[in-house]
Amino acid sequence: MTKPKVLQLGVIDHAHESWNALSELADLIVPAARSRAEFLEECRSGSLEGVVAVYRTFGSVDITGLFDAELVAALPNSLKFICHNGAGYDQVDVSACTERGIKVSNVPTAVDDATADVNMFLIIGALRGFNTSMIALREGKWRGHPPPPLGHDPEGKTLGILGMGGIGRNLKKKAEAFGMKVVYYNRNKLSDELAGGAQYLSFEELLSTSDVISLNLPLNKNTRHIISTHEFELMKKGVVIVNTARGAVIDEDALVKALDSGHVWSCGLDVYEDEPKVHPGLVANPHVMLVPHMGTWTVETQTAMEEWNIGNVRAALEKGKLNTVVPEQANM
Ligand SMILES: O=CC(=O)O
Repeated sequence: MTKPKVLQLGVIDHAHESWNALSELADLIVPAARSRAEFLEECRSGSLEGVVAVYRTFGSVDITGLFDAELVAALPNSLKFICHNGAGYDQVDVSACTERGIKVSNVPTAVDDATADVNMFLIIGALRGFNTSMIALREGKWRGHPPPPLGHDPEGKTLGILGMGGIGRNLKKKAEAFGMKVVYYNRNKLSDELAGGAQYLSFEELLSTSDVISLNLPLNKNTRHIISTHEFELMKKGVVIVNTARGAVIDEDALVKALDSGHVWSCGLDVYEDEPKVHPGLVANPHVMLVPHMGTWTVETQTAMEEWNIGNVRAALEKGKLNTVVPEQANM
């Protein structure tokens, strides 16, 4: 009997044993293509027929481009599962997949600690204004001339979390250890148990009462530029903005203007609208904390994510279903 095929898009760095063990169930193949045009051609040529599941990484977009409607339409007829190694799956057009009967999974939970850690690092760094003097020190100017303004303590500040999923809830616990009061806004109010005492506010109430606002929501058509000029106007003067979700949930031009006017005191960003490009207004601003998308950049978390994603491929092969199908397809 011919084995099904699994197509690997992107690199597996850690979970080699688990990956290789899949070869008992399927032929593990990689594409010949080195560009999107070549990948589309390879799909259309029929040479990938027999592939039932794709294992893909965030970085594989450099070869295939986005899994948008054009690419999804070209995928082999045999394909039933796309397993994305990441929490955020905005690179994949889930509606186009649903229309073709392709199920999509992501990797929640395994990312929570490491991402919330970076989130906390950015909150502290932006509140304390560490970046200016870290640059000055390396230029031989100690704290800088003049020294930077005094920073602010997290203790007693209100942290507004937009998006109270796994990362948001993990951040809540960490922020509370720093003495912050946590409020949140989410599409749906959480059960008391999940909210853990965090107060649920409307979107506008959260914007107008928080000292620090953290974006922890997925990027989709409803959340693109959810924070723009109007939303900055609703915020307190001196607010700090932190984003470890996806760059495009904030209108970066509007953020730069709000920083330049002083309405936003500082920000801490791990993600950008047009990665790896960073808005020149952010690069030029020595007060802001900028990290190049390293939320999950640890050995432990990368390993756990790979294992989780391989678990989804295995479930697809063995049971014909995914362990962590994306919420949009929960009833598919
Ligand atoms: O950005 C990281 C992820 O989506 O897991």
